[in-house]
Amino acid sequence: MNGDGLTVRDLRVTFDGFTAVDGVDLDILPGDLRFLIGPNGAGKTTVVDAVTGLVKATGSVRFGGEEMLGRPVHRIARNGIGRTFQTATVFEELTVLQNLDIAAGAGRSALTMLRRRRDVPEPVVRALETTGLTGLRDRPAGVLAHGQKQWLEIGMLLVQDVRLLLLDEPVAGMSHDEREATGELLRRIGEDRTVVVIEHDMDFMRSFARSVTVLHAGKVLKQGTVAEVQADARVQEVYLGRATEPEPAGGPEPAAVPATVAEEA
Ligand SMILES: Nc1ncnc2c1ncn2[C@@H]1O[C@H](COP(=O)(O)OP(=O)(O)OP(=O)(O)O)[C@@H](O)[C@H]1O
Repeated sequence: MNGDGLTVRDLRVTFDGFTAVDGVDLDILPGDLRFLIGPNGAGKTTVVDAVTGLVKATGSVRFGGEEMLGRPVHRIARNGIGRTFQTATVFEELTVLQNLDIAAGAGRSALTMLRRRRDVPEPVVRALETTGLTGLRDRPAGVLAHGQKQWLEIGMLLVQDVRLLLLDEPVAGMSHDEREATGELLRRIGEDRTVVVIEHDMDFMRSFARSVTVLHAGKVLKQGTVAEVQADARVQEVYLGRATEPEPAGGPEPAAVPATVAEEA
């Protein structure tokens, strides 16, 4: 296993007296591809917000042997933790290459980065190859397909040498082919980095997760392999309980977890 692991202990986040994250423990081994699943409002995004310093939290978040909690956002990022949001945040007017260059370009002048470059830095070349965007490097990011924008955003983390990637619903709104390509991309990235994926898409989770954490009402309900999580009675209950609730766009089939368990039983 490569990369750095993430160890979270007794993580708690409250918003005006409401406890959104209620004593979460996570052990994510180096090189893991961990899926964080759970019903709407379970606290998934808030856990990632706490790990990346966007919300105040108590407890402990250790990465690469160091405590992250209490550090400002930019220092956590400098320690090799990067994230994407549900909506891709690329510079639409700039080319793919310029987006990657800017992400990689701490210390270089804006003019240098915006100039069409003959010698593309090695990390940018690697990120273009890894994300499959080499052929699109001179296109404005704004014309990319939805999936390609997500891949560019992941590429922007790769050029920053992020060792822990936290991805918030990376395949939401993607076509079937884009989902498959994204799963393969996560596998490639996971060869030398640790990846955590928040996801509602249960088919995607089943295909690509190495391990799974199920959150419910701010707590860890179950942690284990896909098979272990699917076989857990409490997990089935939580998903059956939401079978009548509306799903977000691109979300899973209601009761997707128990349906599979039933097939296997
Ligand atoms: N800034 C905030 N202020 C107040 N409450 C918040 C804030 N952010 C999140 N919450 C609440 O905390 C709970 C957990 O939200 P969170 O977004 O982490 O859930 P989630 O599991 O990511 O849900 P989803 O799958 O819908 O994105 C929800 O009840 C939400 O309304």
